[in-house]
Amino acid sequence: MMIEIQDLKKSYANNQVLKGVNLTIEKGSCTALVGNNGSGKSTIVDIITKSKKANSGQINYDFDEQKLFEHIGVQLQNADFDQRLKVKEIIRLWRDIYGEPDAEIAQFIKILGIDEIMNQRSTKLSGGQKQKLSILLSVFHQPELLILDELTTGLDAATREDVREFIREYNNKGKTVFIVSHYMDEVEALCDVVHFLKDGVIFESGNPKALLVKHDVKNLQEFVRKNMRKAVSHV
Ligand SMILES: Nc1ncnc2c1ncn2[C@@H]1O[C@H](COP(=O)(O)OP(=O)(O)OP(=O)(O)O)[C@@H](O)[C@H]1O
Repeated sequence: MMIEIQDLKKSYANNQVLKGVNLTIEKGSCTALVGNNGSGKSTIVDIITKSKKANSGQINYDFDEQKLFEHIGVQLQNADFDQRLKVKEIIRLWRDIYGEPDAEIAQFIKILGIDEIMNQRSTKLSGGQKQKLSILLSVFHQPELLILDELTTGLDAATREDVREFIREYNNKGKTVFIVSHYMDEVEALCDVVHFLKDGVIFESGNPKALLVKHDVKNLQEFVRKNMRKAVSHV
């Protein structure tokens, strides 16, 4: 087990977002977290990476927590970079910290088209370009656990496929991947476990294919449509 989350609770003022979340990320797995907007997915990521504190509950890590960022890489939704730096300077910083990237990462820089934006300031990047840079930086040091919050949101269709392929290969090398995603085709294509967050708890978990059989649905999108839409009362 890479990470085990037990009975996690978190409130913002009087808004209780997490009401007792239990979730495990198995070593070597690709695990997905799915939930509606505002359900608390990024909050869970922030608590795992210790940028937010839970009100109660426990997280067990299968590595030395004091060296968290040696073991994990995180791509955050809406990451901001230092305004003064050009892309090549940000990458140079990462090289200084982590050393020369290996051939696969060098290849990934090309796949993402980052070699074409090296001279741009990070503030001048488009949303998709920022997203690509943030994915690259999260994986640069080849962490055991890669956490990706909305991996392919904002990417063009061709790049989305390339990024998914890279993540699949990364996972196939035995690395653990945890993704937050709104794309059920992505979850089905990449992940062996999916957790569904609703009303502050994980209300269903399992292997995507097994869940289709269990719930008698064609695909996860149908499962989401049937189980995760808010009831709207028509007056
Ligand atoms: N710093 C904060 N202060 C107050 N409320 C917050 C804060 N951060 C998040 N929230 C609230 O907590 C809830 C969960 O937010 P979170 O960002 O974790 O959701 P999410 O599932 O990642 O959403 P999305 O799919 O839209 O990215 C939302 O109602 C949000 O408004």
